[in-house]
Amino acid sequence: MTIKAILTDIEGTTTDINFVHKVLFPYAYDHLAGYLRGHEQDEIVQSVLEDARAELGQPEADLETLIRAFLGWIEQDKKVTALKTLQGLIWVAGYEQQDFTGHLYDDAYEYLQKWQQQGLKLYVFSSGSVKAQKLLFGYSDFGDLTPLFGGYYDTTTGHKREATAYRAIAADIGLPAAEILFLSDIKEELDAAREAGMATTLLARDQLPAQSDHTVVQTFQQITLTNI
Ligand SMILES: CSCCC(=O)C(=O)COP(=O)(O)O
Ligand SMILES: [Mg+2]
Repeated sequence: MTIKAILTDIEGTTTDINFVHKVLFPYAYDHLAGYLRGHEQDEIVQSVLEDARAELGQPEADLETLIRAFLGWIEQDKKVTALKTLQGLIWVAGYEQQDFTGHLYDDAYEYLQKWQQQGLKLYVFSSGSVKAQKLLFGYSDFGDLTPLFGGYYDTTTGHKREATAYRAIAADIGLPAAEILFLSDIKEELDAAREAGMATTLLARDQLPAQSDHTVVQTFQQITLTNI
């Protein structure tokens, strides 16, 4: 099967897990309460707060209750859409003030460019919001890489461990799922993509798994786009 598009995860795939867990998440944690208190009346924040109340099943929850809930979700790395949207809003200042740049492995940078030049279409699927994805690639270690990508998908399309998300993405991209290669460091995400008919490759950046029924590589350089 000829691969015509690549759909990539971010954390653990294009980007070091440590950047997400030791830079981005702590920044959001530290700035969350101040951000919410300062932006409570913003339309997007109102919508995030309503989504959080619905997630909690507490329609009357006040701001301080919601702040505690968001902080707890960060501590537990919960992929709650309201939290992910909020984190994207908070990270804007961090990127704009150059507190950090979006980490990208050298090989990811090199091969994403190469694949685009070869005519492949590139897409991102992350639990981080589309806004957060565009920030990470827009303010990356290698400059603005957003022109590399034809589209971005987050949990508003579906959850990464559910095949329906990958079916929806393939339909949106407009290619048969079998012509899309999904890259991730998480087996359950790859299982879901495969169930939807996509080709899959597991990125094992630090340690090779004892066994895997997905193709396993350590860097983008080792990824093959034929005979998958
Ligand atoms: C888009 S940068 C922040 C990543 C993030 O918030 C996250 O939860 C990581 O999720 P991924 O699906 O990329 O593993
Ligand atoms: Mg990942």
